[in-house]
Amino acid sequence: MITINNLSKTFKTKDHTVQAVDDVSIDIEKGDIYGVIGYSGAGKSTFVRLINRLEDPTDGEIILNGQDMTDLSKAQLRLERQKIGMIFQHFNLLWSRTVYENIAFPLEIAGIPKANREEKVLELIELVGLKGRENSYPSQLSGGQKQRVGIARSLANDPKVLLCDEATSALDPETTDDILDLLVSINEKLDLTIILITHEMHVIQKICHRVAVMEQGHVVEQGDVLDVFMNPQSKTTKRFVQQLNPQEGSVEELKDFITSDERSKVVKLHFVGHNAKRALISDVSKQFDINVNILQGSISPTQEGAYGTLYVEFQGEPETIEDVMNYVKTTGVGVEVIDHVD
Ligand SMILES: Nc1ncnc2c1ncn2[C@@H]1O[C@H](COP(=O)(O)OP(=O)(O)OP(=O)(O)O)[C@@H](O)[C@H]1O
Repeated sequence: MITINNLSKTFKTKDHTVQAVDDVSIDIEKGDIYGVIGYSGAGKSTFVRLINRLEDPTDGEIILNGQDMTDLSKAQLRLERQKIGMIFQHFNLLWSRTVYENIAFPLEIAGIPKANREEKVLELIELVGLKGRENSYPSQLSGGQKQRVGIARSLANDPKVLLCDEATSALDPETTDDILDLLVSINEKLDLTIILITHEMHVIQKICHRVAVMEQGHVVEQGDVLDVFMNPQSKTTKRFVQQLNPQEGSVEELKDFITSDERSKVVKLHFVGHNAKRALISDVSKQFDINVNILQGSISPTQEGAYGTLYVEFQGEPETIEDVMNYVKTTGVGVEVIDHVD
């Protein structure tokens, strides 16, 4: 649905040049919730602003439903932009207008007659859970409620795509989760494609189907959320994945819990999706003549199923441990031998 080819943006100021987005190529399917994560300065905001042409690219293509967004006249761009909604970290509401009037505003701009706006505005107010607050002003609302107005306003012209620029970064954790739940519900109800940028792995974990990791303008890794969580390649991705399991310290920290038995082996097991429900440890203990020492573990739910890791020490004869490892692999649970514990 959205194909981004070799997209680049260079900012030139008087004394320096910044390559904010550098040769980014991404495919986003209809109905996807696609997350772009990166640290501050990675180029995320610039990337998302290029998609609806709030910034002009220096190079590359953005094909939205077959239409190249980089090849439009001003009038065509105005029309195409209506198919792309956007929400912002600081909501960008009109402070002198009520909730109702904020949501009606894009319909006014699109030239929809007043009489025809009401049904749409009320429907959106209901959709985002703000019934009863129609006549409130933004200053009378909580952060979460303000973002609900932002979401309703972004949906007024029935966009096909919603861009979210750090939409939950100004909210507390509980309100963040409520807004993320709302995004999932509108993604499902309206079959809306959502592209969100964030620096929080929790946001990716909770709602995204696919993810790209940005660093210094580049996409360093992209793919299905579970694949990326399971097998992070770049240093930056590994740091982000570790945010999900903060208690999962360095392997060094596990050494105090390991027996001094030379024949034992420490392994990290990766459980994904329905495998996370498997009673693997008791299964292995019953079937093989080994002891299992559990060192550390955690589990995180994602949009695509659960993702968990478990560090264990297998104690027993080397051949038996080898048999156990082979058995674990046949169950679809990932096994990684940790070599350097001491
Ligand atoms: N209008 C601009 N003029 C000059 N440089 C810019 C401009 N906008 C962004 N940049 C630079 O481009 C780089 C990427 O910035 P961008 O805001 O896209 O990153 P980000 O990942 O969204 O970070 P943050 O979350 O801190 O906003 C930064 O080095 C920034 O200073």
